[in-house]
Amino acid sequence: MWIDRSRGSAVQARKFKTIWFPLAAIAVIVGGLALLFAWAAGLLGDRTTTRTFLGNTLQEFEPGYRRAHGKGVCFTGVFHSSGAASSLSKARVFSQQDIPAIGRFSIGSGDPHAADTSTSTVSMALLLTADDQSQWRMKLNNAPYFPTRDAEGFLAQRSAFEPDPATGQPDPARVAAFFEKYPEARKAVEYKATAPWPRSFAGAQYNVINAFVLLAADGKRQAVRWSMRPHATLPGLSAEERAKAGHDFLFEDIKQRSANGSLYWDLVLQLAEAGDPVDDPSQPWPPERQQVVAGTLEVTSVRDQAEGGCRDINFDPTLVPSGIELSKDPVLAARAGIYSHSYNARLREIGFGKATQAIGKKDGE
Ligand code: HEM
Repeated sequence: MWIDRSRGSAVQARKFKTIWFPLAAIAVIVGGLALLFAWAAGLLGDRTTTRTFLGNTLQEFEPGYRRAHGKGVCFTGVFHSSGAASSLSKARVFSQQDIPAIGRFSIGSGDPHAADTSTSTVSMALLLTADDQSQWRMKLNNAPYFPTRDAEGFLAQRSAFEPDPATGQPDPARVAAFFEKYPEARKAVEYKATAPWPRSFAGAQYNVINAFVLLAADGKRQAVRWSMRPHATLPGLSAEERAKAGHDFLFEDIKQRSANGSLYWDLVLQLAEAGDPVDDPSQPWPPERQQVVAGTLEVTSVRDQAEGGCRDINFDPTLVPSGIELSKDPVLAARAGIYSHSYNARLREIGFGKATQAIGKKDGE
C-alpha cells in the first residue's frame, strides 16, 4: 500500500498552525495574566502590598470590625470654625461657622473586645461636611509622631518585636537589627514606654502625624500638621489606678461625660517653616513653630458604634476637600489602600450576614 507521507505531515503542520499553536498562545497569555494578577494582589513574591499590612486579619478576624482600632464608639457634634485659617486655605471648612461633625473614639488594639488598659493608644476619627458638600476626613492618634519614616518600617517593627516562642520576649538580635535600619524609631519606642496612660478620651490630645498642604485662594501653599487639643485637662492614670480600672472604663467614662454636657477640642494647626521635614512622619517639627487655632470641635453626643452612624464610615485621611492637599509623606499614601482593604473586608462581612456582633445583633436574630 502506498502512503502519502508528505500529505500526512502537511496535515500535521496545518493542525499545529490552526489548533495547537493558538491554544498554546492562549494558555501562555492566560497563565501570564494569572501570574500578573497574583503578583499585583501580593499573593506571589515578597513585595509589600496593602494586603501585606493586614495579613491574616483579612480571613481570620472577628467579622465586621475594623482590622485595627476595632473597639470604638461614635460621636456627633459641631465644628465651630474660628475663621483664623481661612487666609491659609480656601477649604469651606475654615470659613463656615458651624459644620456638622461625625466621628469615632477608639483604642489602638486590633481586638474589638480588648480591655481599655491593653494599650495606651487612644484615637479620634472625624468627618466634617461643609455646606458646599465638601468633606474633610481625618484620623488622629494621641502619639505625637509615627515610629518610622515609611510604612514598611511599621511592618519591620511589628515583626522585630514579635515575642520569640521560646522565651516569650522579643529576640534582642532582631530588635537591634530593626533599630539599625530604622534608628528614628528609638524616639517613639522610648516615648511610648514613659508616656502617660489616658484617663479619659475627653482629656487626650489627638495628633494627625502626617503633614498636609493648605492651598489659599491666592495660590499660596503652606505645609501643616494639626492636633485636636482638649479643653479638659486630666492627669494620666497611675499604675495603681490602671491595675484597678475596669475592662471598658474609657468607654463608660466618655458616655457619662458626654451625657453631662458637651466636650471640646481646639483644632490647632502647626505651620511648617522652610527646611522642616514635611514628608517624614517620624520627625516632629520644632514646638516653637507658629500655631493657628482654626476652630473648636464640640462633641454633643456619644453612641455605641453598632448604631451610632460611624460604623460604616472609612475615615480615610487622604480624602480631603479642595484647599487641602496631601504631602508626599509615603506613610500617608500607603494608608489609603490599607484602609480601603479593611473597609471592604468589614462591609463584605456585614453584607453577607456574617457580622452579627459588629452590627449589634444577637446570634440567630
Ligand atoms: C502603615 C501604617 C498604618 C497601618 C498599617 C494602619 C492600619 C489601620 C487599619 C487597618 C485600620 C482600620 C481601618 C478601617 O477599617 O476603617 C486603622 C484605623 C485607624 N488608624 Fe491606622 N494605620 C496606619 C497608620 C496610622 C497613622 C499614622 C495614624 C495616625 C494618625 C493612624 C490612625 C488610625 C485611626 C485613628 C484609626 C481608627 C479610625 C476609625 O475610627 O475609623 N493610623 N489603621
